[in-house]
Amino acid sequence: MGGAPAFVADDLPGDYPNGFDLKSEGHNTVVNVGNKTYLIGGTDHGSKSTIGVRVSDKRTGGWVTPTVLGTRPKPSEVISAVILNEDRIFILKGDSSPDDCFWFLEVDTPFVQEKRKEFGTEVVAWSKGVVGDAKKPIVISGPSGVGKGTLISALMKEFPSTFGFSVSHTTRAPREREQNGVHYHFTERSVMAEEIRDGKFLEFAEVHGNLYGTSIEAVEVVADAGKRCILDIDVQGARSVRASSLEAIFIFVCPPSFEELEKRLRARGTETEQQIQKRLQNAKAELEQAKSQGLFDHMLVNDDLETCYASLKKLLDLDEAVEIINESSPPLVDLPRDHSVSKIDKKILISCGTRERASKNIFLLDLSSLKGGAPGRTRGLDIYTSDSMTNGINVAVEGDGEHLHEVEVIQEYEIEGEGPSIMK
Ligand SMILES: Nc1ncnc2c1ncn2[C@@H]1O[C@H](COP(=O)(O)OP(=O)(O)OP(=O)(O)O)[C@@H](O)[C@H]1O
Ligand SMILES: Nc1nc2c(ncn2[C@@H]2O[C@H](COP(=O)(O)O)[C@@H](O)[C@H]2O)c(=O)[nH]1
Repeated sequence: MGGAPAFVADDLPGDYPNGFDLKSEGHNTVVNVGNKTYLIGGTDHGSKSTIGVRVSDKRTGGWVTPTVLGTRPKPSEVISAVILNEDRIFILKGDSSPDDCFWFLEVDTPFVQEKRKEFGTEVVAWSKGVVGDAKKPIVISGPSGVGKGTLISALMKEFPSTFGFSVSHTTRAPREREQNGVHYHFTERSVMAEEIRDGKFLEFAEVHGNLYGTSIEAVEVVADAGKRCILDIDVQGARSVRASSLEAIFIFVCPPSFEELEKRLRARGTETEQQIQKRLQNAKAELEQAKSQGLFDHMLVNDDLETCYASLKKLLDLDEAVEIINESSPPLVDLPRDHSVSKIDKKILISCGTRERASKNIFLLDLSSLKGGAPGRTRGLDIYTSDSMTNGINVAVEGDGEHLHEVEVIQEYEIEGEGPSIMK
């Protein structure tokens, strides 16, 4: 959907919301979306280290401080905003580092709608914008003792630059040699329950008498590192991830027999007899549930370890693969304080420099393939850069060849409306 860029307002009609001092809190942006006005800027009421948000509903008047979800951006003195699809506001922070300049404030996405119902308050959710896409995560499930951890370790050892492990949270006690933050985030039940309520988990489940869960951050940090995320989770967790917006490949690992599973669990020697019994009991249910139509994409039988590992690599297209370390990364933009923003469909044109100074750099941000969103990152931003000369576009692209063509296309766009607004 098209639409005009949001305006940068230093003049806010009506009363300023409580706790929002425009003079002392720097730059603010006012954005009208439907019946609501969002004032974005300054600092947050509770935490002075994050951007503040206030909302006013035209029908009821007055300003409220919404429940703010997701990871919040640090305050900025130069904020521009563009409304996207009436459900989120794209925020550009002009004085920030390249990995901190693009953000989305979700105001009416399905996630926000759901949380608004749940909390009964006004809700907004922040999501950091990331250039480029993440590789599809791999979910590996199977009964306790079948060999999931063994297979994952082998994969990570052979392809350390390709794969990253999603470090789960658990309330179970650490085993000997298990390290906090490496094998699990070992945590108290009350703390984890609170974080689940705050919406920080992609999935969680009660497994063998303890609480286990994958935090959104655990998956995002792996993608941030440019790696493919591997999740070792139970069948309930796999079902939750399947129902989430995360697109993944789902693999179920079966034992060759129930007797062999029991033998492996006992030989591992990490559980008491009572715990072994519980895990074996749960294994029966998991093997049954794994047959659910459409839950798993692949089934692997872990009889001989080497054969099973070879099959795993084959289905991940890694057989005979030598790890290629891809050091190319998407171009980064150093967004200066002086820039103007225009929106053309799902593309944002950013011109750097002032009206007075003809020399400009132009960036084109393509938002047509966005993926994910709050409470995780919003990935899939495509960025095309060019160095503009006085009489045309002199392309100096830091990306690949495809991008070069796209940058040249900028010249064909007609900017409608009042034209770019100059950020202060
Ligand atoms: N194919 C195999 N043949 C024989 N032993 C195996 C095989 N695969 C794994 N094992 C052994 O079985 C035991 C259980 O394996 P592992 O710890 O990897 O299971 P898991 O599925 O990750 O269990 P959990 O879900 O409890 O974490 C380990 O001692 C491991 O060395
Ligand atoms: N739903 C989730 N299940 C998880 C997660 N992390 C691990 N697990 C599963 O728990 C059992 C037991 O693990 P153990 O380390 O105590 O032996 C096993 O099936 C794991 O796959 C999680 O984050 N969510």
